[in-house]
Order: sequence, then C-alpha cells, then structure tokens
Amino acid sequence: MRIVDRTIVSVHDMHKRFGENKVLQGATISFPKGKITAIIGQSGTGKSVLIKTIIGVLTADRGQIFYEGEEITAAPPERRRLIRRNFGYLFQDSALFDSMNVYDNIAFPLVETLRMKDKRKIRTIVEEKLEWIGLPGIERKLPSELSGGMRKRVGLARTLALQPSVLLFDEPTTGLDPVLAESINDLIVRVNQEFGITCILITHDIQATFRISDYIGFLYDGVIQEQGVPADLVNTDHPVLKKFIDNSFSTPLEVEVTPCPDI
Ligand SMILES: Nc1ncnc2c1ncn2[C@@H]1O[C@H](COP(=O)(O)OP(=O)(O)OP(=O)(O)O)[C@@H](O)[C@H]1O
Repeated sequence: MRIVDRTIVSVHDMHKRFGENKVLQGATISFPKGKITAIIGQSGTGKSVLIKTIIGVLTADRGQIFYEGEEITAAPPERRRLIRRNFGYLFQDSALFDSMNVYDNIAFPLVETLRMKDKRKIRTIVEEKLEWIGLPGIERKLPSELSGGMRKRVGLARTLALQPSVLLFDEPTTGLDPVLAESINDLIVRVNQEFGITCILITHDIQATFRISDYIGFLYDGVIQEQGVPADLVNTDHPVLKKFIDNSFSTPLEVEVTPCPDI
C-alpha cells in the first residue's frame, strides 16, 4: 500500500454483521486529506455499509473510526455529533424533500443544523451554491420538476452549504446517462480541487473511478484487500482484484504511472 498524503479519516478493523450475514470482517482503510479516494468491489460486498458506518448512519459491531486523529467511535455522543458535522454525504437518490422547493431544501440544514438565523446570509449562501453547481435561478422549482442530474446537483449544493471537510458520495452517477454522469464526475473533481474537500466515493463506474481518484481501496470478503494509487491497483497480483479490473474494462486501461515514494 502506498499512501504519501496525510490521513484525515481512517477506519480500523471494522466489523459489521446483519444476523448471519457477516459484511465487514476487519476492514481497515485510510483516507488521505484533500484527496479523492474510491472504494471499489463487487455488488453486495459492503461498500455502502462501510461508508454508512463512517457517517454514523449504521453502528459498527467492532472497530474504530478516526477523524484528524481523534477516535469518533470512542467520543461521547455530543462530541461525536460535532465531529460528524465535518462530514457531508450525497445520497444515491439525492434525498431532497419533495414538498420543499430548491431554496428551502438548501436552506434547511443551514437553519436546522447550523441554527443560522440571518435570512440575508442564508439567501446569499443558497444563491452562491446554486451558481456554483451551474443552476442559478431555480430556487422556486420543486424536486419533481428537476431531472435526475439536476437533483444530484441540488443535493450537492445542499451538502456544500454546510462546508464539510469530507464529502462521501454513494453511487453519485447511478441512473444517469453517460454525459450527465461525466458532468457529475467533473463536479466531484471541482469540489475536491476548488474547496480542497476530501472526497470518498463508491461507484460502479470503474472507468471514471480510475480516472478521477487519487487512491482506490478494494473491498472483498469484508476486508480492504488493497489500497493504493490507481497504477498500483492496475498492476496488482491479487487474483480477485485483477479479475475485477479486467472485467470492468472493455478497452485497455490507461493509467498514468507516476513515481510515488514509498513510506
Ligand atoms: N440495513 C441492513 N439490514 C440488513 N442487511 C443489510 C443492511 N444494509 C446492508 N445490508 C446487507 O449488507 C450487504 C452489503 O450491502 P451494501 O449495500 O453495503 O453493498 P455494496 O457493496 O454497497 O453493494 P452495491 O455495489 O450493490 O451497492 C448486503 O448483503 C446487504 O443486503
């Protein structure tokens, strides 16, 4: 494993089972600060479960999660809640409130989570974020009036309004046509480059993953089997990962191989 960047979030020896279904069986992974890291693996291997334990939607049976060196899993509930404010999450279905227009959807967490009261400030943030996602002026629209790609963008605007340090994306391009999927991938790169936000990504779009990620972790059998820069994974000796990558690419994969010092 080659990681040369400072870690912001790490998961150590994570275990999670649902009845007899042992999903995570000692998963350990580090997420370098200010980088894009993707978790790949076959369907049903527990990628969503892993990121849901990171943001606290699911509670792990065993294991530790650290943020900036502080163990979230050992922190008292109030402290845990505060630390997790640094995390944003873009749900697969964007999770917008259907009965609220775009403005209220984006303003909602500012009022509810940050207890912001200054209406002018809230308006400025909402307008800024809509501008940034390339959809200015849609404040009055309802989610039902938006396309799938637009809903994803609005979901992203809402998450960005809270200024997270770490943003987790669960299948951000699923259900979108290739052009829209590409535009969402571009936005992930922009989120990372313009705001320096650490991005954690799970996706079935393996081609895009290898293109936009700085690091990739391969989850199999409840464990992160390998983590490294894309070129490391392409050149893996791990038979299952090798097969997974071969099956994911119909055309030969081109990954720029840059020298990367070992630590
Ligand atoms: N809340 C839950 N209750 C019971 N079982 C669950 C729950 N959430 C996930 N699972 C099970 O955990 C396993 C891993 O699911 P998960 O959604 O994390 O897989 P995944 O790797 O993200 O798959 P995909 O790539 O298809 O989205 C599956 O067998 C799933 O049925």
